[in-house]
Amino acid sequence: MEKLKSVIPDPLKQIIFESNPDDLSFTCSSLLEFFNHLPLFHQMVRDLTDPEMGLCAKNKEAALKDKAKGNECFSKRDYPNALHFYSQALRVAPTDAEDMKKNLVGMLYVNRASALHKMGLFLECLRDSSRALTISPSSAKAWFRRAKANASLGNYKDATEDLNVSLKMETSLNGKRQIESELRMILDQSKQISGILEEPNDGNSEILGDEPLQIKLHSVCTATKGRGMASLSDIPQATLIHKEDPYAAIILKQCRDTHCHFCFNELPADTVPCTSCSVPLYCSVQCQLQAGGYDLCNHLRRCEFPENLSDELEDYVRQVTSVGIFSSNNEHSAEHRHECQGVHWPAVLPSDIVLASRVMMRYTQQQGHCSVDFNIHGILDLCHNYGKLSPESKLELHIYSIILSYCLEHICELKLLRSAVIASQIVILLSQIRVNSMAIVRMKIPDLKGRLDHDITSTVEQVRVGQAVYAVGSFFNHSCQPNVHAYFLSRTLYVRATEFVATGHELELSYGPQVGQCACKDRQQLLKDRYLFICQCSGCARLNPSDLFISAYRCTKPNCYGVVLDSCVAKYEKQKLNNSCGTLETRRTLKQKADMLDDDIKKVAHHLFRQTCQNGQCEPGRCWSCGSYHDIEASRATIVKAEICVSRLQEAIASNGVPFTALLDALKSIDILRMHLHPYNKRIAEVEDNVAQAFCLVGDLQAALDHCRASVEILEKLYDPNHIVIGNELIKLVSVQLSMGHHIAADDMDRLAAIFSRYYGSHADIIFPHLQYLKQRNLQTS
Ligand SMILES: C[S@@+](CC[C@H](N)C(=O)[O-])C[C@H]1O[C@@H](n2cnc3c(N)ncnc32)[C@H](O)[C@@H]1O
Repeated sequence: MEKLKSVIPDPLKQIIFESNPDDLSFTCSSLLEFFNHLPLFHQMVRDLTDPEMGLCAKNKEAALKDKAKGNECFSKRDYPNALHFYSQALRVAPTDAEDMKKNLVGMLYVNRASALHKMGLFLECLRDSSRALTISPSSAKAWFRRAKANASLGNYKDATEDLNVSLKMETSLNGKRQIESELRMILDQSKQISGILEEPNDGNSEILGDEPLQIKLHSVCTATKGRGMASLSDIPQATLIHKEDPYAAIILKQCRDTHCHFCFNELPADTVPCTSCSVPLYCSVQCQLQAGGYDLCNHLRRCEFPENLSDELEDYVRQVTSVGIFSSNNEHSAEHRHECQGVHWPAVLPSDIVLASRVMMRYTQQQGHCSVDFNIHGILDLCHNYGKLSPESKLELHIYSIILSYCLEHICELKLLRSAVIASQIVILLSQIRVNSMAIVRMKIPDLKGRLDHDITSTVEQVRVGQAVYAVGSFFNHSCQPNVHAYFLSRTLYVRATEFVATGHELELSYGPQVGQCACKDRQQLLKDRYLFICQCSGCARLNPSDLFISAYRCTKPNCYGVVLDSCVAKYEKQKLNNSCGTLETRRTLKQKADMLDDDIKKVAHHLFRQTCQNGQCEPGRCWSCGSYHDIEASRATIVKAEICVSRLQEAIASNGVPFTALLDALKSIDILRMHLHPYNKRIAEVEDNVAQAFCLVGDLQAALDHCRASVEILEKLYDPNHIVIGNELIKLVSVQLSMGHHIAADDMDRLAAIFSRYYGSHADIIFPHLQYLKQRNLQTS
């Protein structure tokens, strides 16, 4: 990309830098013309599209090498590495390759099943054995391995059936003896215990019992944010208001080896690779098929079905070898298939560019042909903000659009894809993706089970795993004080009202930053950089206490809760104060607002809301309440020194070993921060949180609890007390208390559950399974 950029002549760059949507056909045709005569460009396209150069194709030799390494590890009882090499071999093994006259993929599944069994991963072993059988239904070894897995899971009936089929398939006398002995053992065991068991899971069984959608939404035109979503009726808190599958989605590069490329859930040990190339990994055959896998099914139709079975065993074999295999969902089948030719471009180009190709391929698939006259505005009726892109971004989108049209041409076999019209439409599509695509996130939660006494104050984190375009979900505007919450199960978007919303009121979610999370100026900057707009939400337009506290210094006068702001923050907040006093809100409504706040905040807010805009006390460095002067520069210098000790503590926490001196220094730092910063400044909460985590690691749970509480008390001033951030903090607090053997009052547990159901409704237990676990632990301590 940089090389290409550097050879584009400056005058051409300049017209692209200054272009607006109406200029795109001219700018794209100029760049296309330039690239057409540029050998470097053609070389680059060749590298990206030539299967001979691609490293993503299947490769039998590489698979055999990995299989041999796997076998070697297995014979040395190094099962984790055997698992690794078998998985690697499966990723690159062509589905029709043979080794010793047997299907290589089938053999690899059996071998991996053996390693999984040795590692005690019985369900995974069962699934791999079943996969081997869909390919080679006559494999005695695969039936035997399946029997072992079923027996380990306590599923003796199936284990017996598996062994009966295995016995029929086995040709050697020794093998038959081994199966018979296993059969006797299992019959013995099954007499002693009868049980049930887990079925192989080749689907997303996680999403059960979905709630019905009863709310009708409609699109509205807003004064400052373009189109938005509103409701046609009153919406009670916690109501599910929208559910949608993506138009197109893609996994992020950093998650390629850790998360399923279709449903984005974490990968199990028995990953299922793509049948045609070596890039995607899936958590199940179901996901593989939905993303566009097909070869395995074709193969299955060709392969031999075992003969000489009783009617009963034949039914059983049919049942096992067809588990979920054929239920492909055509709606998604174009998603990966067009990229699946072992060529480089889908693996190398940035995710949002490949996502654009998925949007285009889905559209052409819907049209029933690979068309040159497609109208991208017709694909997605979304805003693009092209005119607001930075000059550099405009140039990048131009270059990528032309590269992508060349790459897609190899799939569509249509030279006309290289037209300036198509390139300009791709530029708009890429801008639409930048503005409208959503990050699919997963919660990363510390595993509390069995380790409540260790690292229980780790933060619940949201990890970005994918990027997707939702045709309707994109109409929700952003607010830094949202009234709806978006989350994902598999790749489905769910939107839920987090508060009562009256008929006709706009429904807004947060694109990222929220009041309480960072200062207004930082939220505005982030939204401008990432989504190209100046936020006009009520949280940014009006004064709110959280924005004053979050980065404020404390007043030098004892017992004064007034805020002291630096010049940067003061400029923003004064502007809001002016707006509020002048036009939008009268002082009377501000006063009413102050009356509704909690007692501590009132101390600041009452005084604040009595201020007039002309009041000189809102100057930087002056307390907004009493006007006392605070030397912010001197405070900053002291805080920088204190932060050095905090960084040391964080490093110690990351390495899981916290020296006592590091803890003592950090405690002194908290005192310094408290001396200089406003009592509700977010930095104090963050450091209290770090210290709580450190105390957990050294085993002083009482101190951990105290610091955890100190952190929560501050966050409760910055966020709504029922905000999900407070819920996440309460989880930590409750976990520490439970590990100390304390019983948690029912009210606290109820508060926790109420917050989670407000944001996740009936899905709360799926997203936070340990909520149930904490409740159970609490019952045990009572
Ligand atoms: C995902 S779209 C939302 C739908 C969009 N309003 C439309 O008309 O298609 C995001 C765009 O909506 C506008 N927008 C959303 N929230 C906004 C806000 N809080 N302030 C200003 N503009 C906003 C911006 O132009 C932003 O790039």
